[in-house]
Amino acid sequence: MSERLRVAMPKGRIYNKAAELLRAAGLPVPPEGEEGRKLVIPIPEANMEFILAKPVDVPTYVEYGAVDIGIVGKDVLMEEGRDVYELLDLGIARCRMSVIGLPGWQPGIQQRVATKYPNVASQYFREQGQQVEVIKLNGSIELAPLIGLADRIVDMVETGQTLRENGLVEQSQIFEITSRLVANRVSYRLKNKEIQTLCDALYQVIGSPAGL
Ligand SMILES: Nc1ncnc2c1ncn2[C@@H]1O[C@H](COP(=O)(O)OP(=O)(O)OP(=O)(O)O)[C@@H](O)[C@H]1O
Ligand SMILES: O=P(O)(O)OC[C@H]1O[C@H](OP(=O)(O)OP(=O)(O)O)[C@H](O)[C@@H]1O
Repeated sequence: MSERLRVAMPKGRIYNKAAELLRAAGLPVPPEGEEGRKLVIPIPEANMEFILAKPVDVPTYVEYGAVDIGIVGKDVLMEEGRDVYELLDLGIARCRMSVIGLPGWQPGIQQRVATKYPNVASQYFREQGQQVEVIKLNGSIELAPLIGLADRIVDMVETGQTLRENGLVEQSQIFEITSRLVANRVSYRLKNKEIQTLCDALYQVIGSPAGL
């Protein structure tokens, strides 16, 4: 295990919001892209090292201890089901996971649901006592009901713009999503002081209790 606290940052949508929070907590985190294509960014002033990962892979790096802590959306945590320790709700990248369909949708005999989140969707419909076939897609999920691949979708809604522009409606909300700070269980014990110091600094910025 390296001396430095190793932090997995998700590339893309969350990165700049998370970097802003970390900067407010006193860490000199560079804006996305400033380091070119580099994937490991040392922050020697804070005795840390940032790695830039695809969002869906963050819990994997954390569970295996390749990094000590990471920032990731609750959607990914629910879908991946990795054994990580959820430390803090950062309150950023807020949206919700919803069931979406065409207006006037009626349940048929064979229901198909397209989603990027097959585990979340399967569990939700099982709990609802609804039998559905879940089809995994990787993006542009709203396309599926428009062209007849699926009856409904399970996807994220933030402003609702994507739904409006494609003539879709939200049928039900499954859960709220925000980004979370998560830790490897062993790192949390062995590097407790460093991790707790960071949690406390973030807590000062976001103003909610450290530890969920
Ligand atoms: N419309 C949205 N509004 C707010 N937060 C969102 C929205 N879409 C996604 N998120 C949050 O941001 C996280 C990362 O989304 P992003 O689109 O950057 O990743 P991704 O879908 O894995 O991207 P890609 O597959 O293109 O790398 C999601 O896991 C979710 O927590
Ligand atoms: O309610 P809104 O503000 O419109 O945001 C919701 C959209 O944002 C996400 O897509 P993303 O931009 O990640 O693209 P994707 O289709 O590649 O997943 C999500 O999958 C929705 O399509």
